Amino acid sequence: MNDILNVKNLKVYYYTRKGVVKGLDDVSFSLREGETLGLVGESGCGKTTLGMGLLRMPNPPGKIVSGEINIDGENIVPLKESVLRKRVRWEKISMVFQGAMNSLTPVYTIKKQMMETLQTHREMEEEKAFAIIKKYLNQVGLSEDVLKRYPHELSGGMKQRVVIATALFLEPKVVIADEPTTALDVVVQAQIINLLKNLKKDLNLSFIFITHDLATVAEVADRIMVMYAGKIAEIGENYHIYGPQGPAHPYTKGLLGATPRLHKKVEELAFIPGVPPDLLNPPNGCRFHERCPVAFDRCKVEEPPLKEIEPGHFAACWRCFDE
Ligand SMILES: Nc1ncnc2c1ncn2[C@@H]1O[C@H](COP(=O)(O)OP(=O)(O)OP(=O)(O)O)[C@@H](O)[C@H]1O
Repeated sequence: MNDILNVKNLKVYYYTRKGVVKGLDDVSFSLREGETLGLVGESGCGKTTLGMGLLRMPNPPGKIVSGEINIDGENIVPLKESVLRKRVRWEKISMVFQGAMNSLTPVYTIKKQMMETLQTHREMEEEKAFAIIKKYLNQVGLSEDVLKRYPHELSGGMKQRVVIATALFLEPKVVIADEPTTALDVVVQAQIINLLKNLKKDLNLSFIFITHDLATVAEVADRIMVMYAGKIAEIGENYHIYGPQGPAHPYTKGLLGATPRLHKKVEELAFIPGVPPDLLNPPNGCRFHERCPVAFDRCKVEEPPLKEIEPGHFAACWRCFDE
């Protein structure tokens, strides 16, 4: 499978009054055509920073400091904002923002909001725009009837479908979905997951699925990328993380240990002691060493690289390397 997205040494820093927050620090990975890459990690580990960075619109005061974002073979980091707007953002890569379904404008009908979004990005007559809107409403399983309604007249699941349809209007190849099922009840969560799976198949989309929920990501993702403190801790195929052998990195092990599972009776859920480090002043060596149950001296002083430990499975941990 070809790579549709290839990210090299990407750094996104926030220049705050207190100092520089290294929200994303030297991250490299690729996304294959037609795959779903699940991006997981605790709150504050850099998931949204990565998602917004890939669209080249980091939240202020964030800036892309260095690195490459190659989409379909083109590095978009040096492109002018006008070029990005014209032919990259939403056209090649788009995003379902975290909490977007709650940001629909309450005083506009769904038709007005969808029409406005589409016509802002592409000049077209109302009739043509309407045909596209109907096509994508259909694609996400909504009837035209929703068009005349206001957001408060729709359920959470319907609003999320509207947001997903809107992200697809300009036929992007890569879609980043940031916590698309959070705040939905479990039945609706399952419906949205199935929808995303079907869209991926029908439209040959590639997804980056951001979540802190390891159970959901196991269900949707072909590969899993685990982030910790602005860096990648582990990347592997779904079976590398969830298979019988289990993950390699102590952080991923900790995350999985802290996830309730239906088929396993546990006396007490494990947890990872402490909190993620302050990215204004991250620790030396491995950023996880202060919370790691198997850390040794080297981890405190030398940062482990992200290294292939078996075909297609990478981890950044001195304990995982045969040395
Ligand atoms: N606008 C901002 N200004 C300053 N620092 C920020 C900003 N946005 C994020 N950060 C910092 O960047 C780091 C990564 O945050 P980010 O929001 O990307 O994490 P996340 O994994 O998406 O968290 P969550 O799951 O809570 O959304 C954190 O240390 C956070 O405090």
